[in-house]
Amino acid sequence: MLTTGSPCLEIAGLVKDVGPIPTLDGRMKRVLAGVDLTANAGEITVILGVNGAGKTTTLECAQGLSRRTGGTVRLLGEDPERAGAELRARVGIMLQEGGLPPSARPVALLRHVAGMYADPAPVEALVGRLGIDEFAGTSIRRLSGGQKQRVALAAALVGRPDVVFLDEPSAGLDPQSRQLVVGLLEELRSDGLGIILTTHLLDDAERLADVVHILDRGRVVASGSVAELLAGRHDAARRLTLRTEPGLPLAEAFAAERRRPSVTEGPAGHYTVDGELTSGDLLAVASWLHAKGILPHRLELGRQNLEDVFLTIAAESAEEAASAREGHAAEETA
Ligand SMILES: Nc1ncnc2c1ncn2[C@@H]1O[C@H](COP(=O)(O)OP(=O)(O)OP(=O)(O)O)[C@@H](O)[C@H]1O
Repeated sequence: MLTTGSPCLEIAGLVKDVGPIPTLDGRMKRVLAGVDLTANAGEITVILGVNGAGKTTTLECAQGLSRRTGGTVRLLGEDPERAGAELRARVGIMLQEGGLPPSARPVALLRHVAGMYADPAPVEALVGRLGIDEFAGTSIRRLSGGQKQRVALAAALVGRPDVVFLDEPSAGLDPQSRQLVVGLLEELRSDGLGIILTTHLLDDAERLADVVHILDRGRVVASGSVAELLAGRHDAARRLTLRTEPGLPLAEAFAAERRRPSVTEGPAGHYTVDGELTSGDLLAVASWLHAKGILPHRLELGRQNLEDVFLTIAAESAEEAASAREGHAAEETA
C-alpha cells in the first residue's frame, strides 16, 4: 500500500486519436487532446465531464486497456501499456458495461476472481457489505442494472488493490445502494486506497471527492478540491431558487435595485437568480410573490454547488470552442 497523499496515477499530455472515421473522410478523430491529471493514494479523485468529454477513454488509457497516441501515463510508477501481472494485481477496474460473464452466479464468480490473487479480501464480507447475498444464486444475466453494478464493484475490490478505477459506480443504483457504495468508498479511502472514479451524479461527487478534474472536449478545463472550485470561481456568488407557477416576470422583483441579478426560467416554473445575492434579494422576491398572492412550492437562497460550477464551466468551454471554430472559419474564408 502506498503512503497516503503520494501519487498513484500521473498523466501528462495524454493524447488519443481514434479512427479512421468515415464521416471525417477517413481521418482520425482526436478524443483526448493533452490530458494532465494526478491522483493520490488515500484520496478519491473524481473525473467529471459531459457525455463524450473523454472520461472513459482517459480511464482506459490510464489502465493500459487502450493504447495512447501520445503523452505519458504512470500507474503506480509504471507505464500501464507495458505492465506485467504484478502491476495488474495491484489495480482494480470496474468498467461502465460491467464486463461480467452473463451465465456466472455472483458469489461463485467473486470466489473465482478472489482465487486469482495471493491475498484477496474475504468474499463473504464484501458480499454482505454490498447486499449481494440477496441475489447470490441468480445468474448475472438476470440481475438488474444496479445489482450488476454492485457485483462489478465487488469484483474490482476483491483483489485488495492499491488503486481502483470506477466508471460511474453509483449509476443506476437505488438511494439505499448508493449510500452503501458511498460509505464503502469512504472507508476504502481511509484505508489508503487510491480511488479514481467518473460520475454524472454531482452530489455524490461533492460528498466524496478530494480532488475533482473537469474534462471537456478531451482536455482538463478545471481541477481542484470542491472548495477550491467553488471559491475560485464564485467568491460571493449565490443562487436563489424558486419553484412556482410558470411564466412569471420574476425580474420585476428586482426592478427597484440598481444592480440587476440574472433571472432565468427553465424548465417551466423553475426559476434561478444568480449574482452576489443577499437576504435583501430573498426578501424582494418574497414580497413580490406576496403582493401577487402567490405561495411558492419552494424558495431558497444558497451558495452555488458543484453542479452549478460544473454547468458554468461546461458552458464556458462550449462557448470558447464555438468562438475558436468561428475564428478558424473566418481565417479559412479570408
Ligand atoms: N473507437 C472510437 N471511434 C470513434 N469515436 C470514439 C471511439 N472511442 C471514443 N470515441 C469518441 O470519443 C469521445 C469520448 O468518448 P468517452 O467514452 O471517453 O466519453 P465519456 O466522457 O466517457 O462519455 P460518457 O459520459 O457518455 O460515458 C466521444 O465523442 C466518443 O464518441
